[in-house]
Amino acid sequence: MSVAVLGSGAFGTALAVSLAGKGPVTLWARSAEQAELMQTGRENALRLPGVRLPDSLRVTADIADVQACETVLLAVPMQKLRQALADHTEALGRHVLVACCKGIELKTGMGPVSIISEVLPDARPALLTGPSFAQDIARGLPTALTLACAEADLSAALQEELTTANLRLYRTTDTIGAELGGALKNVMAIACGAVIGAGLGESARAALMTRGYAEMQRMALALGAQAETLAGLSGFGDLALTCTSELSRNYRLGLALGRGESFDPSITVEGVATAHAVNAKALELGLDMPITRCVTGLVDHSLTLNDAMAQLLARPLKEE
Ligand SMILES: NC(=O)C1=CN([C@@H]2O[C@H](COP(=O)(O)OP(=O)(O)OC[C@H]3O[C@@H](n4cnc5c(N)ncnc54)[C@H](OP(=O)(O)O)[C@@H]3O)[C@@H](O)[C@H]2O)C=CC1
Ligand SMILES: O=C(CO)COP(=O)(O)O
Repeated sequence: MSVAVLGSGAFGTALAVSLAGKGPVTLWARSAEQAELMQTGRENALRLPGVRLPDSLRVTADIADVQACETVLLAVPMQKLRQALADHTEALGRHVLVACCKGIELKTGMGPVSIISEVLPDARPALLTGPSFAQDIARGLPTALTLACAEADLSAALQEELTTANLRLYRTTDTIGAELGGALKNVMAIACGAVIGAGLGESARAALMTRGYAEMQRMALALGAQAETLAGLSGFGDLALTCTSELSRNYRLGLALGRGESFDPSITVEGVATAHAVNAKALELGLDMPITRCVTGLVDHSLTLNDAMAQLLARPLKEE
């Protein structure tokens, strides 16, 4: 099968670099000028500087080059996915589409797999998610990810196709669990960054990660996910990475909030919109998600960190 990556940000470029070790890969950028710069300069200086693009990786801005491939990885931010699909219904309509974004759509509460199914009903959707920084993948460092696809046969085929020398893929048919793990860990990473930024300590972070995981499970199980998926790479694995590393943009936003510093709004931080989307869904379902609720207050500056901690600590005592 032939592979294209739509979206030439940090993650799309890193995945394309890794896949190019196995054979030809097409990387699509929406800007013709950026595509030309990358194709001739053999570097994505804007989003992933310092990584040489292998010769087997071809950068293009021509969507026909994507259409010519059977499998397309969608590496755009979550809130941009619907538009990216709608812009290319003709080119992508019947393809195997592997979403690589982590989040929940703000205006609908939907995850990437459901959005693909809604916008392009004849496409075959899947999701690639799990603990992985673009910089690590692009440098060839060992990484393990979850490939989620409701079609068991396609899931196994994609697992083979997208496994590379440094990317080891596990598969599942539980797309809901994989979507929610990847989305919610970003919300928890903002919370953890905030407590560390404010100097509230490692113990507070461990408490947030653990109770945050309980929230992730609460919502995922209510929506039909399997507990094992949350315990795997796409849930626990990504929570552990993102809540503890300054390579994470969600964690860094939290750090800035905790320190009272500003944060560059042009940086992709999926947890902000997702916190609001998940909070709305929790209200709709009657689920108790206090950390998520506090994060929505922190990111829209309607709640101070001190007030958030006071609210969390003052909650009624209960069984774990
Ligand atoms: N970076 C990482 O380490 C990881 C990221 N991810 C996930 O990958 C997704 C993308 O993140 P990342 O690559 O880091 O983000 P970046 O901010 O690095 O890049 C986003 C890319 O999306 C492109 N884009 C935005 N809107 C559209 C659109 N409508 N059509 C086509 N392309 C579009 C941008 O193009 P332009 O330059 O023209 O604006 C840009 O190339 C996120 O959901 C993230 O959670 C997952 C794991 C690791
Ligand atoms: O998803 C990621 C790691 O698995 C990347 O995290 P950030 O989007 O917070 O940078």
